Amino acid sequence: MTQSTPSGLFISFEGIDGAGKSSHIAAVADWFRAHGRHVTLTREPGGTPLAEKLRELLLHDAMDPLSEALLMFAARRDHVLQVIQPALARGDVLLCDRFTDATFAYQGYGRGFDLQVLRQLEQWVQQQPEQSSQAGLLEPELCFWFDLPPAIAAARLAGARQPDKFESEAEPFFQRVASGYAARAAQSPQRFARIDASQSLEQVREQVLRHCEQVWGQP
Ligand SMILES: Nc1ncnc2c1ncn2[C@@H]1O[C@H](COP(=O)(O)OP(=O)(O)O)[C@@H](O)[C@H]1O
Ligand SMILES: Cc1cn([C@H]2C[C@H](O)[C@@H](COP(=O)(O)OP(=O)(O)O)O2)c(=O)[nH]c1=O
Repeated sequence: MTQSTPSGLFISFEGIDGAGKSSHIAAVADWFRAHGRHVTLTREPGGTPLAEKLRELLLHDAMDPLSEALLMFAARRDHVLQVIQPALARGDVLLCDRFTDATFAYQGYGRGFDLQVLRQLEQWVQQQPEQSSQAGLLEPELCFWFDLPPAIAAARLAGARQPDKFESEAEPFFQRVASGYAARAAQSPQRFARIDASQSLEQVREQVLRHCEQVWGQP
């Protein structure tokens, strides 16, 4: 069950590396601020001092798939408790650069790690007490999914920045990650807004802001 506080709004941004999501989060933040909302901007892995330390390990150190999945969820647990739940309780719009859909796409589909184990970890980390007003699984109400063929993403990233551990993976890995996002979107179509990220920066921004207007623009 998707759950948020009555007024807090949890939105995530996803896609393969180089799809362009980071280029548009600030525009969404500005849109919500212009509509009178307080915005918390954060990211995964990361978002707290502890989770940022784990991010450094995750993005640069080789490790087996189980260690990678456990560290992702350890970072997420701290982030949920220290940042996400408090922001939603305040009624903020919480914009998160990646969340658990990335774990299913990268560790599950990309690495081939057991999806059932990921679902179990997701329950442990994101389940909210039944007796609380936010009972159910904490997850984004909406995920902006920047969908782009891996070959185009690789061309955009070439020379743009020093690749980390994930960005150094070859194209077949990103094909699997992309298929993971497509599968997640097919399973929960109401939670995903697919953005055609192959268009120009300006056209992609228009798609994203049009979606904001359609969903949250009405008084
Ligand atoms: N629509 C686009 N067209 C062309 N280049 C883009 C577009 N969107 C982003 N880029 C460029 O591609 C690179 C990756 O974008 P970025 O937003 O960092 O992706 P992500 O956060 O999804 O990894 C950057 O150099 C960015 O300027
Ligand atoms: C949140 C998350 C990220 N990742 C990976 C995807 C990205 O390659 C990397 C960091 O994400 P991101 O912050 O999007 O990288 P950048 O800012 O360099 O574009 O972590 C996972 O593999 N699993 C996860 O659960």
